[in-house]
Amino acid sequence: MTQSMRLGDEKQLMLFSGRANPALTQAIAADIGVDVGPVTLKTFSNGEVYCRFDESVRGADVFIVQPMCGNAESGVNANDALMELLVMVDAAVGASAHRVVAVTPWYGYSRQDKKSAAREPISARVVARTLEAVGVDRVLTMDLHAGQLQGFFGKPVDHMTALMMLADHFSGLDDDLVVVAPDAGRVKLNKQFATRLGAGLAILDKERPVQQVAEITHVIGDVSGKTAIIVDDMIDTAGTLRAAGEAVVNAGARRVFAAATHPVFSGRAFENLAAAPFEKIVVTDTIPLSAGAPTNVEVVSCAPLLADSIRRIFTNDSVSAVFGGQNHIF
Ligand SMILES: Nc1ncnc2c1ncn2[C@@H]1O[C@H](COP(=O)(O)O)[C@@H](O)[C@H]1O
Ligand SMILES: O=P(O)(O)OC[C@H]1O[C@H](OP(=O)(O)OP(=O)(O)O)[C@H](O)[C@@H]1O
Repeated sequence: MTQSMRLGDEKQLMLFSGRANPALTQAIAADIGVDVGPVTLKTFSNGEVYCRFDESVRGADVFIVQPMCGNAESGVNANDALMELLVMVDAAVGASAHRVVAVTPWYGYSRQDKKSAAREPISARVVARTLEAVGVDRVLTMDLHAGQLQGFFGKPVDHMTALMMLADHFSGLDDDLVVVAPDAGRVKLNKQFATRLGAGLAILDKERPVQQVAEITHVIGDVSGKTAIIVDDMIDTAGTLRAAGEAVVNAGARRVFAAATHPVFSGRAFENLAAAPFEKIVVTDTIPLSAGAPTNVEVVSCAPLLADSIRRIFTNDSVSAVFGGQNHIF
């Protein structure tokens, strides 16, 4: 019989935070029942980021929580966050961690997942290749703009969704609910959201005459007299959501709500949300809420979902079982 040898203590789970979303890391740590590990992170005067783990990570499963977004409080932008994640992974690999997992619930550059025009890069693939180049063992992420982004990785990707959590937030809201997909690409996912709530489904025909401008040309389905919930993966400038909200109201919806996993909130987002007809806009904390968000924006935490996933990755248990053993939503 083959003998195995164990040196020292049991394998350790170590959780670290980049500067993009320390509040989310703290919430995950509290749920798992570990401390956030000590790490020095700073930006030099020329803008380069620096990282050093302040205790040994040798032999540990190292989970680095870092959505690829900016954080005004920490003074990092989205590109800093990406670079910081890369150097943190590199440092953990170089310090002999057993496994290094990038917990990046918001995957940056996810809308650049194909060439939409000649001579464009496929930047989402650049991000994946770079993470793999520095030695990441697996990636834990959430509600990718397109699930196919997983295919840019050769390493395992655990793709979680906040959709069910968001849907449950609206349970008991109204008997006459309709879930609205803001564009054709969202139909499949929004159908699942609607099924969970026992709601109908409507689809908007969205066009982007130029980048970052959204126009709704048709409402497909019946929203008249109903309570509509527009569900999307992200709210960036909120141009899509504002146009969608107005289109649904013009088509006769009685009340309008919105839900999205990622509150990117850039550019004119707050002006657009303030002018839009939503009673409530429900988002998660994959990205920290920037100051000045309208008061009808409500945040539900995805920390319990990520904590559960991290525990399962650490113990080599099924991660899809987080969703009750059912097939993954994607
Ligand atoms: N970061 C970005 N912000 C706004 N728009 C972006 C960003 N990255 C790429 N884009 C453009 O968005 C669309 C994506 O359309 P899909 O239908 O999801 O492919 C495309 O025009 C990108 O250039
Ligand atoms: O808040 P906004 O600035 O309007 O951006 C958010 C919207 O942009 C994305 O879709 P996009 O139109 O890029 O691609 P899609 O056709 O795949 O939905 C995203 O899925 C949202 O619908």
